[in-house]
Amino acid sequence: MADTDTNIKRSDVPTVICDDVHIVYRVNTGGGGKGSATAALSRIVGRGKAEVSRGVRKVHAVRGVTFTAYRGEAIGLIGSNGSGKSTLLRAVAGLLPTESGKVYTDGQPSLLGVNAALMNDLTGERNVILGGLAMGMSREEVRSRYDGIVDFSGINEKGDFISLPMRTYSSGMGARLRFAIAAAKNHDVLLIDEALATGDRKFQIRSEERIRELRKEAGTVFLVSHSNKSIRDTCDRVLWLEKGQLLMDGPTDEVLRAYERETAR
Ligand SMILES: Nc1ncnc2c1ncn2[C@@H]1O[C@H](COP(=O)(O)OP(=O)(O)OP(=O)(O)O)[C@@H](O)[C@H]1O
Repeated sequence: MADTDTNIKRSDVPTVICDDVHIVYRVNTGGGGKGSATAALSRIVGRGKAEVSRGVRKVHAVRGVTFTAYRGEAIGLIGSNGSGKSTLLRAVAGLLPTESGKVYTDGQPSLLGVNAALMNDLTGERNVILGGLAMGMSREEVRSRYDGIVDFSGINEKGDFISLPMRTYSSGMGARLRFAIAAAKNHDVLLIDEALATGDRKFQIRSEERIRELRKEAGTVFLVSHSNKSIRDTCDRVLWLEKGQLLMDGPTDEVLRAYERETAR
């Protein structure tokens, strides 16, 4: 369906620039002082001495990634488990500092992850209102978009679930509501992490349609997904990460073909 996207023109206005971005996690391994069991073990096996003696392990998750995203683009992020996709997305959202290199963004990117913070003890209804306010909508905007959000989420298709606490929702229902709230607003840069994977096929089609609309409204959308189909249906450009490095950056078909050749081995 990439063809349907050709009428969405990408502009020449950059929205996200990553310039040689490195991201390193520091994990406290619990060991600490020289006398700790971890440090002793490390001395015995002779590995990671400098790191573990301080009780800290470094994980270099993103290694020198450089790209520019433009307004009107939908960009898929692909790669095997642990290749750095979510980490890169969180850095673009401003939630993780870079070790070196820079992330420049135009406007405030919004990260829509499957773990986006809605409150489980509150009803779906309250979460729509609070989520809308948290995204910067006015009370009036939330009120006028409320029905649209609930309809889009499909939460009430099988009964009055929106008035029940979110903890009673299935994981797919929760993900649908999160997507519906986030998609109610036009974002300069919308970052989606696997959110589509948990909805059923009908909801996926609806959300893919909304992603295309968001692009027309001049935003930039990033989508992390293990579903090559979702990426094909929504993105016109793909970044392929492996071991934290950008292996390929190009048109969806070209990159997915190379990726599928590699993963079929
Ligand atoms: N909070 C964290 N602390 C330490 N290391 C982390 C943390 N989050 C991720 N990592 C490590 O960073 C690397 C990249 O992880 P990331 O979650 O970005 O990969 P991913 O490509 O999104 O994987 P997946 O497809 O499995 O979701 C992995 O080696 C992972 O173990």
